This record gives sequence, structure tokens and C-alpha cells, in this order.
Amino acid sequence: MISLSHVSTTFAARGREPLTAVDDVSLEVPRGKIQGIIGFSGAGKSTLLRNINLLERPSSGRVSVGGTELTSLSDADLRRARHQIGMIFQGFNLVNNLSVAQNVELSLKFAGVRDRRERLRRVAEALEIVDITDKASVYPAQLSGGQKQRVAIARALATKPEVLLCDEPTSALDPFTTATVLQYLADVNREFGITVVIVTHEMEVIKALADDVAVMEDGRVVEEFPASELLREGFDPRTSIGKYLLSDGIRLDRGGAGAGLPGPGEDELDQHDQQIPQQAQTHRAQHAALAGSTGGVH
Ligand SMILES: Nc1ncnc2c1ncn2[C@@H]1O[C@H](COP(=O)(O)OP(=O)(O)OP(=O)(O)O)[C@@H](O)[C@H]1O
Repeated sequence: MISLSHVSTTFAARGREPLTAVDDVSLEVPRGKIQGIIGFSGAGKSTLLRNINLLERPSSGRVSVGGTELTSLSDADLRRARHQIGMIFQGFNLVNNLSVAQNVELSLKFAGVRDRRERLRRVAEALEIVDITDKASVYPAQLSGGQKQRVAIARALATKPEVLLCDEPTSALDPFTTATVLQYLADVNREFGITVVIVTHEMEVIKALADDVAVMEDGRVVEEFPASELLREGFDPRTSIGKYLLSDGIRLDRGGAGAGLPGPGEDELDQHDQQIPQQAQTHRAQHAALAGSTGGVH
């Protein structure tokens, strides 16, 4: 689904040595998988993530998403291709003077969805997915961090992307809210088959969510392994940061629909005003609804 081939990104700064933030990285992320990218601060994780949708154009190498080589597209074609790639950020990046619904609608306007009724229908669907319909007319300042991130997820999903890029999506959130946001990401991945790439320095997030892990250091991917290895007794990562991943963390239920969170108890989450998604019926209905309009999610 995502293929990075010998990608390097160098930042030039006047009067200073150029800095190679991403150094000859090749990485394959199969369709429907959740790829974690982990590493200490400054390792090049965010730059690599931004290389995937060419928010940061690599200095060299090739980037393909869904069989399309983005690095060879014209600007106009790249703008179109980017609609299949959603992105969420640590700081949520909502527009403060627009309501929740208007924030989500904005991404559809950018994606060229001209029919207002179609936009509103898709806004409603996207808000349903993250159970935040009741906040549609509220402004971002009136939302908690977790609610803001759920709106950001809705905004990213509204254009029906095949890929969701997540740049430290839970770093600004407390552990309860983190678990809830991760559960939504796990659900979206499972229900819609969206391929997810998540950059984080939070080892617990990787252990809870990722299928595969790439460890970055000094711009390079120094180690890759399936996340399941982290649970295997005797697993011994080669790198020091890989070893650090072995510390305990949150566990999410990645199993069947309707499953709760085995990390914080459901009671605690309910008390925390962050509802676990109604996976079973709601998502099946939404999937059918989304799949029914303009080509479907997948
Ligand atoms: N636009 C830029 N111009 C110049 N240098 C940059 C730019 N963006 C990133 N860098 C540098 O590239 C290196 C990698 O940065 P990057 O943000 O990708 O790392 P990171 O692993 O995501 O770090 P963090 O976890 O702190 O966000 C850092 O040294 C950073 O200062």
C-alpha cells in the first residue's frame, strides 16, 4: 500500500551544515496494516511521515501510495492523490473560528466536493464514526483534547482516505483519553481497512496499536519487527531503543466488534466522558453508508 524506496530528506540552512533528517529509508506498509514508527526526539519520525504524503518532499528516493508514485506526479495530480491520505497531528490543527461540523466540512471543500448536501451528509457520517455528533455545532475551544482529536479523525476520514497518517496523535492527551483515541484508530483500521502509520515516542501506544514497528535513529530505520514480538518471551531487540519498547504498556482489544478496552476499565472510561465507540452496529451501518457513496471507502 505504502512503499518508500531509498527516501532521504536533507534540510539546508544558511551558514550551517545541511541536516539529513531522513537517511536512505526504505519501508513497505501492506494495505490494512498499522505501522508504528518509533524513535527518540529528532530521529526523523515526523519528517518521514510527512514524506509519505509529500507534505515534506524528499530530497531523493521514491514514495508510492496505493500503486501511485507520488514523487513523480505534477502538483495538480498530487493534490488529487492526497485526498486518499488523511493526517492527524499532536496539536489537532482545528480551525478555531469554525464549528466542529464546519471543520470537517472544510476538508471536503478542499477535496472538491461541490454539492453542499453531499458534504453535510459526509460530515454527519464522519462525526458518527467517532461518536461526536452531539458536538457538531460546538467550537474547538469548548472541546477537551480527546474530543478535539476525535474531530480531527473525523475530518481526516471525511474524504474517505485509504491511508491515515498520525503524527504523535496522543502525546497531548492523558492516559484515559489516549486509550479512547487509540481505540477509535483501531476500530477505523479494522472496520474500513484503512492503512495507518503512526509516529510516536510513546512505547505504550506502539504496543497497544501497531502491527509492525520501525525503529528510527539518526534518520535511519535501524530495526523493524512485528509488534507481536514485543509480547514474545525471549524477544531481544538489537537496538537500545528497541529494547526500551519491551517495557509494559496499555493493551487494546484488537479482536471482534463490540469488544471493550482491557486497559482502563469501561466504568472508568464512562466516568471520563469519553465513550467507547459503538463498534458493532454503528460501524457496520456506517461502513455500508460510506461504501455506498462515491466509490466507497474501499
Ligand atoms: N523544516 C525543517 N528545517 C530544518 N530542520 C528540520 C526541519 N524539520 C525537521 N528538522 C530537523 O530534522 C531532524 C528530525 O526532525 P523530526 O521532527 O523529523 O524528528 P522527530 O523524530 O519527529 O522528533 P520529535 O519526536 O521531537 O518530533 C531534527 O534535527 C529537526 O530539527
